[in-house]
Amino acid sequence: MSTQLKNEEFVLFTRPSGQSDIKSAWKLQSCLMPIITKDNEFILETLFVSVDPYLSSGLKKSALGGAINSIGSIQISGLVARVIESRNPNIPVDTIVTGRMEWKRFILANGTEPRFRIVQKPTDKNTIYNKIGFSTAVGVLGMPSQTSYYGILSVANTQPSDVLVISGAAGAVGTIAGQIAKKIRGAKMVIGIAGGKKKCDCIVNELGFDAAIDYKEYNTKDKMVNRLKELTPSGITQYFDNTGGFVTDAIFDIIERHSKIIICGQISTYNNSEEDLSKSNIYPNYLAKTIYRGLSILGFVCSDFIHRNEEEFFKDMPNWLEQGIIKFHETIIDGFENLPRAYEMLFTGENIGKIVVKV
Ligand SMILES: NC(=O)C1=CN([C@@H]2O[C@H](COP(=O)(O)OP(=O)(O)OC[C@H]3O[C@@H](n4cnc5c(N)ncnc54)[C@H](OP(=O)(O)O)[C@@H]3O)[C@@H](O)[C@H]2O)C=CC1
Ligand SMILES: CCCCCC(=O)/C=C/[C@@H]1[C@@H](C/C=C\CCCC(=O)O)[C@@H](O)C[C@H]1O
Repeated sequence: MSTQLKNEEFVLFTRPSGQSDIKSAWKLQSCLMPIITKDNEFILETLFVSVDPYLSSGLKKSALGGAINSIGSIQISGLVARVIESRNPNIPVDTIVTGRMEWKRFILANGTEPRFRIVQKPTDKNTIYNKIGFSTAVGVLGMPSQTSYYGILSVANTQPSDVLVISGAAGAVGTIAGQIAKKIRGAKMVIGIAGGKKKCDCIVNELGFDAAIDYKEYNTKDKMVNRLKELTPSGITQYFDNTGGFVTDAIFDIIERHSKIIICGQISTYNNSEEDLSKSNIYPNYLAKTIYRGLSILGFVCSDFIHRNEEEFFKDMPNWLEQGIIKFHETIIDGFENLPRAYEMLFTGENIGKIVVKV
């Protein structure tokens, strides 16, 4: 291993108390270059790091799911990396891999890391990743897209008769969920809710949604209700919720009887202060509203499905991409040091499609 290479890592420095200070959650620090000491170990050079909304949970004092990160611990998320040194016969130098690993420029691994997967072997350069980029292993060919896939095909089970509304529609999950509902399942109508004209134009004109609503223009529950009613004369039968907030309030008031409300995410609440209970994600009348209208609220986490049916996803999605049926967007941020800023962009809505940091 060359001694010129320098390693760096991001550790949790402080628990953000609200949206304004999320970027300062982590501290960048120097660390030692990894050294192989055992059989099966290999050294990775990080190529792309995924920032995702769920990371907010680990930063809190009481996580919504998964572990609470301790102060000083190295942040973990999905990443893509290249093997630069190896004592593992199955994972030689130049293999491209993905998995949930530490935010470090250089990582010691052995292939038992969570969600570890070989993306491309050194002997096989003719993969879809060579056409669409290795970053997609944490995007349209990774966890967010698997969320869309299982969310629409297994949880919503969208049918041609369905009128589906998706919030967070211009993001990693939303862009793919809307296309699967429309193009694969043939939904009667798919309406995306997103922030700003650029995002709304993109999901309709490029991705094939039937309509979009800019929630920053239709910025109250009443305005949203009226716009949704205008666009859906026959009523809404499914709602795929990525955001929560007043959009979700609006849908609850007008969604058809016996409809499905799929709770994929609630990003509008993730940076709420844990001290301020008045801002906690509790709307008592949601449950009461399900009774007479026989509504189903279905929460789901993609990890429940990934373990069961991963082969189906890795058969279908590359085909749909190769055939140009499903299109995808990425927002690539350059520089390992910009990881905190990229994470912040999820909450300021500066990404279209999957946001990934290129190291
Ligand atoms: N259940 C599961 O297994 C999984 C759930 N998820 C959830 O899916 C959702 C989308 O994730 P992902 O696709 O990775 O992220 P996105 O790529 O959608 O990025 C986040 C987007 O959320 C929107 N947003 C941010 N803050 C707010 C707010 N206060 N109100 C409304 N919209 C907001 C922004 O878009 P805009 O400009 O439109 O506001 C932003 O671009 C998240 O809630 C996430 O937790 C993700 C993966 C797995
Ligand atoms: C802040 C809560 C966000 C919930 C929605 C979401 O984005 C979920 C993403 C999951 C995420 C789950 C996080 C913790 C559960 C730990 C178990 C695990 O499988 O890791 C992460 O797992 C990827 C998505 O499945």
